Amino acid sequence: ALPERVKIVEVGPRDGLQNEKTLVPTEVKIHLIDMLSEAGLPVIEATSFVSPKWVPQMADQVEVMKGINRRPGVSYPVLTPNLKGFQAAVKAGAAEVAIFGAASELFSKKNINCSVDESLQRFEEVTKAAKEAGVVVYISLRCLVGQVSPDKVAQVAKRLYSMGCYEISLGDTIGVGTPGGMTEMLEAVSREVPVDALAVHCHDTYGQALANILIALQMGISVVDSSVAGLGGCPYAQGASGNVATEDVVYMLHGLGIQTGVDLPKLMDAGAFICSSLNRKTSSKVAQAACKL
Ligand SMILES: CC(C)(COP(=O)([O-])OP(=O)([O-])OC[C@H]1O[C@@H](n2cnc3c(N)ncnc32)[C@H](O)[C@@H]1OP(=O)([O-])[O-])[C@@H](O)C(=O)NCCC(=O)NCCSC(=O)C[C@@](C)(O)CC(=O)[O-]
Repeated sequence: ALPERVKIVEVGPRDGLQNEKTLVPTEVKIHLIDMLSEAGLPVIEATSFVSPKWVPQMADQVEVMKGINRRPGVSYPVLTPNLKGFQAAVKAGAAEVAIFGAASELFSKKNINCSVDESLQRFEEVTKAAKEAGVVVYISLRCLVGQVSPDKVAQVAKRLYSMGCYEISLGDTIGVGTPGGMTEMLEAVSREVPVDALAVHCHDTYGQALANILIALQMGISVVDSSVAGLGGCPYAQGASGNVATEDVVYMLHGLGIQTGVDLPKLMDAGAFICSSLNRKTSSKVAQAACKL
């Protein structure tokens, strides 16, 4: 059976913007986050505490954290690759952090400049420090559905879960996965980690994202990452197009009778705002269709 309610993790302000070539003004990022919380998104990834040499777009992370209007009940997790990032995030008031790793050696090296094993050691330091500081940690794990063996993904996920990550978001970062590969990967991971600790993070490069999400829902997963207007993509995953658009996910979920707490028209306003700020067209099919009505 499908879940009655799905928690949407909005990754637009972080994953959506991190790849933008021109620096997006801090006030635009802050306004976007505030519009998203106003639209009812319960979790909004606000920024990353990564090296500004690696990802210059996220260099204003402290100002963003300071400037947002924190709505009660909304979480604003931030990405932290290591202890240095974790400490800076806590100092800036983050109550929830996301570590991000990969089940693929090549991708781990490209993205965080270390092997999978080394990354797990770093994450252990972060999860330990987080426990001491009372900060919640979740993990965004890049799985490259169809390209990394489901067993390898399951083993890495199991280790991360045993470190105390409360939620493991399984990412099809380059969006090549199909529902068949997604099913195999989720079956393998759910043998090692409880389904209620799993989330999915799908990119729409090959137009498979909503189908992959539906598979995850059918398997009992009730946390879905998405990005307003379909913005984004990882700078270290060549050819990756945007994330699945939040508008499209919300439309599908509401159509299935699944609650999200998100107000679709307000969400579309947030999408229109960021697209006009970036001077680009939305990738959301729902927003495109609504414009033609
Ligand atoms: C992890 C590192 C830092 C290693 O980078 P490194 O070069 O191996 O690190 P290092 O320890 O040798 O340090 C190099 C410099 O970075 C500094 N540094 C070190 N750590 C930090 C920090 N936290 N914040 C700020 N500065 C930092 C450090 O102080 C030093 O400064 P210098 O002495 O040269 O002036 C680097 O590889 C990095 O920042 N990577 C981030 C990559 C990134 O943000 N990728 C995008 C996010 S992942 C994603 O989008 C996928 C996801 C999550 O959405 C899921 C999906 O799509 O499936």
